[in-house]
Amino acid sequence: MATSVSINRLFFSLVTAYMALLVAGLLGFRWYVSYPNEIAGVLREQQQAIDSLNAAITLSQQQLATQTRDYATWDDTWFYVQDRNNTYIESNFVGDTFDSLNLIGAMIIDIDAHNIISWHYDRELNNLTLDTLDTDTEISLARSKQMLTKDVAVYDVALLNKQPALVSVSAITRSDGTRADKGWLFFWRPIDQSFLDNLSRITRLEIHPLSHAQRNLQNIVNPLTKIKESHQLCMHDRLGRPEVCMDIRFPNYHPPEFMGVSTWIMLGILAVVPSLFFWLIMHLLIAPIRKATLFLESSVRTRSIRNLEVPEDGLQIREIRRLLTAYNQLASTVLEQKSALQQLTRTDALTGIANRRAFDHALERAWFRMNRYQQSMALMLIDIDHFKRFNDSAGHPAGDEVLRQVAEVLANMARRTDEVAARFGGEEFALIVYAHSTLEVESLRRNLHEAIANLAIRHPDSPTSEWITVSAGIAWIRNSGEWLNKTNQEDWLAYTDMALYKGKANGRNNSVLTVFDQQHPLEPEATRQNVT
Ligand SMILES: Nc1nc2c(ncn2[C@@H]2O[C@H](COP(=O)(O)OP(=O)(O)OP(=O)(O)O)[C@@H](O)[C@H]2O)c(=O)[nH]1
Repeated sequence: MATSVSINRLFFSLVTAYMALLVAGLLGFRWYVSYPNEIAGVLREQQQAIDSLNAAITLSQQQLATQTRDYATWDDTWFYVQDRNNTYIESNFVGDTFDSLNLIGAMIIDIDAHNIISWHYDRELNNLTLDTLDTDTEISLARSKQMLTKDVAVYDVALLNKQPALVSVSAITRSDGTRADKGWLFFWRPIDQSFLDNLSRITRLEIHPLSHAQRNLQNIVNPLTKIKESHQLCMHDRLGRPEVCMDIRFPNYHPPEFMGVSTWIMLGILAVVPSLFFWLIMHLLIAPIRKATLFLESSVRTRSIRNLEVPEDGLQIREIRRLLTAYNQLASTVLEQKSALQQLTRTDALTGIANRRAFDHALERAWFRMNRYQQSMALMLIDIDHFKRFNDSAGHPAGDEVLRQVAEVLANMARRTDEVAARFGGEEFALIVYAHSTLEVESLRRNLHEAIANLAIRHPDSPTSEWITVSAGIAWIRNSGEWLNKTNQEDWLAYTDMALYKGKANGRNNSVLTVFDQQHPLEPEATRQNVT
């Protein structure tokens, strides 16, 4: 069995399903593709920053190592260790040297690791002192001995006088490498605020030193596995102990939001666009169809054919407009056909005037109108005299022509829209006309006979006249009113017929007028008696 669904409901369901799919698709895409991509992008940026930070630290260490190696392979240094000539020390290891190399400490040891000379430089006070290495430094020194090698400068992170520093050590040898190692040269570069500021400038990261107490934070995991607002990075010594730790922050850190503004905007668009689409379809398609359907249903109920309203302005669906217009054209055609059919069913085919059926309706309407507006009206029945004889003598076609001409005469007498001339049957006609006065009704009667006479149709076999004549019965109701309440149009017709009968009886070619008014009312009883 076929099931029907309203277009409204169908469309609503489709739009809802579409929206649900789109929202699910958007959230799925966000969850599986775009959001992980955004996270990966931020992670990549953070990783690059951390990489450049590590590179900058390594660069500082390599730079210090290079400087250490430059001094350690300087012949003057080699000769100093061999001869212990202090002139070299006094002229080269001065405050300016420490300033330009950005050092806070230096040390020379012999090949047996005995301290030959060491310096400590206080840069703020511009104070260079000899033999000031403290216990920590000695410890770090001892540790650093483990990394002594013959051919490269190596570096480490160590505390010098409790201050964190990069330390680099290189073997003291001749510049051409021809002579054996004489000892080892150590340089310390401070890891201080200016060092961190320099790293910040290079990497554009915010870097803050961490105290020992803060070093319980999780150290940076490299490569990064998840984005964080800040990381902790420690510089370790050769034994793997964190000597210097710093807190690293990413300026303008904005972690991607799963449901950010753009996602909400997308969702909003996804919700608004189909709603707008739904509204447009409702407004342009469904509403006109529904309106037309209601109109047609009401037409079916009232059994009337009317034109649908086709809007002139505004945006419309062309197909709907064509449908409405086509329906209206069809309705017009049906109405025309209906009117033609009505015309046919009400018209006498021979004479073209109203037929008996139309007359009956007209009489009913005239009775009603007359009573409602208290008018005066005359009902006439007209019969052609000796028409049988005419037919028999002149022929049936000639008889038809007579009927047509008499009908035309009567039609000319019924000029007003609510006056009617009709063929009552055979050679008998009826006329319903207004007549407001005796004069007027008399004039009607006279005009009828004159007009028929004016036709001047010869009757070849009439015993009463050589011309076609008519007899008529007239029932004139003067000033209708309540006095008519007990009667109806049938009584009116019966009295008219009676008058016609009298007219015939009077020898034909004459008409009998009966006047009804308040003083001489229609009597239903009398009508029946007289008619029978
Ligand atoms: N030609 C023609 N004759 C018709 C038509 N309808 C009826 N008639 C004729 O009209 C005649 C009516 O005759 P009757 O009813 O006897 O009346 P009459 O001859 O007119 O005599 P009175 O009315 O008494 O004067 C009949 O001969 C019908 O055949 C029609 O459509 N065409």
